[in-house]
Amino acid sequence: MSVAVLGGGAFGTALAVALSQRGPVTLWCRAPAQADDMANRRVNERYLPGCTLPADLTITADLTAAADAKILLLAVPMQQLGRFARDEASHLDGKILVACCKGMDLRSGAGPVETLAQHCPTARVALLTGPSFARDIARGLPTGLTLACADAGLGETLQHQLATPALRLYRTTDVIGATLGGALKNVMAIACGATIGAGLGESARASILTRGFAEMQRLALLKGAVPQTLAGLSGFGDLVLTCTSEQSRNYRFGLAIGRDEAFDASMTVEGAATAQAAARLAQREGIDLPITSAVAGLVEKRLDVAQAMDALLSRTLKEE
Ligand SMILES: NC(=O)C1=CN([C@@H]2O[C@H](COP(=O)(O)OP(=O)(O)OC[C@H]3O[C@@H](n4cnc5c(N)ncnc54)[C@H](OP(=O)(O)O)[C@@H]3O)[C@@H](O)[C@H]2O)C=CC1
Ligand SMILES: O=C(CO)COP(=O)(O)O
Repeated sequence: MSVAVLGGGAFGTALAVALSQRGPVTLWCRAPAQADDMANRRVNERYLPGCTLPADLTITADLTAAADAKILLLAVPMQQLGRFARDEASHLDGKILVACCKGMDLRSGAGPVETLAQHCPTARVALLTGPSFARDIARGLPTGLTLACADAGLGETLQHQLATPALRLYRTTDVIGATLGGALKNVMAIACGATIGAGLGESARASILTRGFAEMQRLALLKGAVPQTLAGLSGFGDLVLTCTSEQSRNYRFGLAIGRDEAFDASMTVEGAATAQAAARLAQREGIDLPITSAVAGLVEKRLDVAQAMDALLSRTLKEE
């Protein structure tokens, strides 16, 4: 089946490079100048410098041509996905769509699959998520990902269509679990970065990561997720990667907050809006997500790290 990747950022480019090993791939970038530059120089200088693009990867800014492929992977940031799907529904509806982003829409609270389904009601939608840095995927390093699709048959087809010798895909029908694991681990990465950035130590980071995982499970199970999904690549796996590596933008954003340093506002940091969306959802559902709420407070500048940590430590003592 032919594949196109929509979104010429770091992840879209890396996926296009990896999938080119299997057959023809088209990479769509919205800016014609970027598409021309990448097509001519065979590198994505802005988002993935130093990685050579395969000669047989087609790069275009023509969405009509790209959307002709059988499988469309959408690597557009979560907060842009709804508008993109709405504006381009004529190209996307009725197709097989694989969302490749992580997060919850700030306005609707929906994840990527739900957002795509809202705007493209006849599309068949799946989610590709899990622990993976774009640079690792582009270099062909071994990576395990989760392919989540409510339609088990389509999920199995996509698993086989998108796996490569280095990219090992596990499948699940638990879209809610995979969605919330991937979304909330970014919130915890901000919390862990802030903890380390403020000099609060690695022991504190381990507590935040572990209690953050408890929050991820609490919200996901409430929304109908299966516990094993949270323990898998899309949940625990991605949590560990993102909370411990300075390659993560969410973690680095947290580091900057902890150090009281500026952070490049153009950088994609999915956990910021997701913290706010998840804190609102928790309030509506009447559940306690203290770390998520603290991160929302940091993002909204209502709290500094010392206040956030005080709020966490001064809570009533309880069973684990
Ligand atoms: N980078 C990584 O290592 C990984 C990223 N992801 C996920 O992938 C998703 C995308 O992240 P990533 O590629 O890293 O982000 P980047 O910041 O590297 O790139 C974002 C891309 O999205 C494009 N874009 C933004 N808004 C729109 C829009 N309205 N319509 C079309 N294209 C748009 C940008 O185009 P333009 O340049 O024109 O603004 C750019 O090409 C995120 O959800 C992230 O969590 C998942 C795993 C790994
Ligand atoms: O999702 C990722 C790793 O799995 C990428 O993390 P960042 O978006 O924090 O860079």
